Amino acid sequence: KIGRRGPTLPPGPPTVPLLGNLNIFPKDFAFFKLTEWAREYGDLYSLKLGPETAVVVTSMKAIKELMDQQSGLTCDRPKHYMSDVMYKQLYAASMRYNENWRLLRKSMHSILTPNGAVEHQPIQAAESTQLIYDLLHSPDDLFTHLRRYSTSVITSIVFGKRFPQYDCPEVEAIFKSVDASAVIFEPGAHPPVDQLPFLNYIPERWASWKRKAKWGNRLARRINFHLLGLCEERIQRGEENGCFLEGVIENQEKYGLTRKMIGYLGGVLLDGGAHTTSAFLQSMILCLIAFPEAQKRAHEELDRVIGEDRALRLEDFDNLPYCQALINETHRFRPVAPHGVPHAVLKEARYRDYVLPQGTVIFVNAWGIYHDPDVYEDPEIFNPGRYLQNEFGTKPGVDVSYFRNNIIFGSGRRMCPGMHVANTSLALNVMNLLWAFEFSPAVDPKTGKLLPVDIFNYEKGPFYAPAPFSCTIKPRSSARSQIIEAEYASARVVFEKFESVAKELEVVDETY
Ligand code: HEM
Repeated sequence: KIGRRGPTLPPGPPTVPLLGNLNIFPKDFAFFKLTEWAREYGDLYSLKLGPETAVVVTSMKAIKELMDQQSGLTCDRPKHYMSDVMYKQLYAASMRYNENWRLLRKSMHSILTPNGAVEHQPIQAAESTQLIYDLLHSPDDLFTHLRRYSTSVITSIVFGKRFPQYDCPEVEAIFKSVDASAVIFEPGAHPPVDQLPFLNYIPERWASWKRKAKWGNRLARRINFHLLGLCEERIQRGEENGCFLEGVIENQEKYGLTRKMIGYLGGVLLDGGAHTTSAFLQSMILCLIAFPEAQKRAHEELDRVIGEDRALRLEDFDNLPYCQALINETHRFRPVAPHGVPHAVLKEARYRDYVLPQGTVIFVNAWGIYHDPDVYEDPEIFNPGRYLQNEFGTKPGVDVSYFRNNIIFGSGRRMCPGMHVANTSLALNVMNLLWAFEFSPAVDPKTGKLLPVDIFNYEKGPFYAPAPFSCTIKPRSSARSQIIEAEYASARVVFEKFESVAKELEVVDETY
């Protein structure tokens, strides 16, 4: 019976004995195939992954009814052996729905709420200023600047420690840990130990994946507990800067967290926050180059509403509907998490005429929803203007009663806790980048011809991010360049509090 689809499950592709659909489940960019199947089997279909079952949700209606309204039943995560070893079962993003997860989630409250997120806006604004300052001075290093920005803004918010430069041992250690995490979560990078648990009986010397998970743990521990140590030392010196973990440490007893839990909490926020933000900004710039009309309209709006005599403030965002639409359209066109982060069914769930057994994995196929030609006019065209026609950017006549614009941040009890922090970062950067610069294709130095960007050249990995591309970045006027210089100089006051260093990376917290 293993691999066979039971009669109470939604339909899906034909299975083969034992493997079910494992043999046809794509290893890379799975959302393309999940979308193809959605067009054939509907907005709720099932896959058999060996003895396990997965369902794929590809409509706003099913998200609302199954993921949001039955969130108490669909809030678990699938088993993840590799992550459990790497993060000692304390990685909030892949943890099962248990007491430890609830404690961690509760402690994230100060980031989770819109009011809590406001506290972190000054450092976000200052870091965004550094991003445009860096681009002004070395426009060829776009990807380095975006990565520095997105890492530094999250380490500042979470650990109270910023990184003015990309080349330093700590940023290197962060990326080593993040790269290890990408390997751990990459589908197909190791044998399917969760689907075929007997593989775990293989001794470590023959099981390279077990060694890999432990290697990942060493890297994650090294950087996360180092950054936590810096934060603790700052508190001891009485030099608090209001970062997120200071609040958690001060309320450690109230939250019921151990030091080990706090270290991994910092780590999950860093992983969850840094790469998603940079992936989004990379995609947005790629789209602005590939679809110059969108860039032109954003420039027109910024010229009309802001002009070139002053810098932007977060409050300006409310008066910039096209910039808002640009963010929505980037989420739609190139979602950072195209099939979400898989959920799992906690206790048997019933939906429509189906029974989803406990442990069923759920993929929310954001790509399939956002690229559905029945819902969006020309879904393969990047057109922010669609969001000016109606709130959800849909074709006329589509029933939008089930829609919400933040499905890109997930659903139900697992909804992204960094959503408000992320929204601030995206708003600040969309405004700043477009106000300051014009983005266009790179020029071939030999032929002098423009080199078009490839909107499908994306990296494999847990988040959907473009492979590095070349482009030309020019400041839009000397008046703007002068304002950037002046803003950067005044941002120093904000930066200083996040730059104190007490110990070097080599003195990693040995007591852990
Ligand atoms: C563009 C930016 C971002 C996007 C698109 C994004 C997207 C997501 C998605 C889709 C999930 C899974 C939700 C679910 O399972 O239903 C998630 C979870 C998570 N995100 Fe984000 N995120 C972003 C920024 C951030 C930031 C800035 C932080 C931290 C400050 C963060 C921290 C987390 C954490 C800790 C989880 C795990 C939640 C849990 O399982 O309980 N994310 N995010």
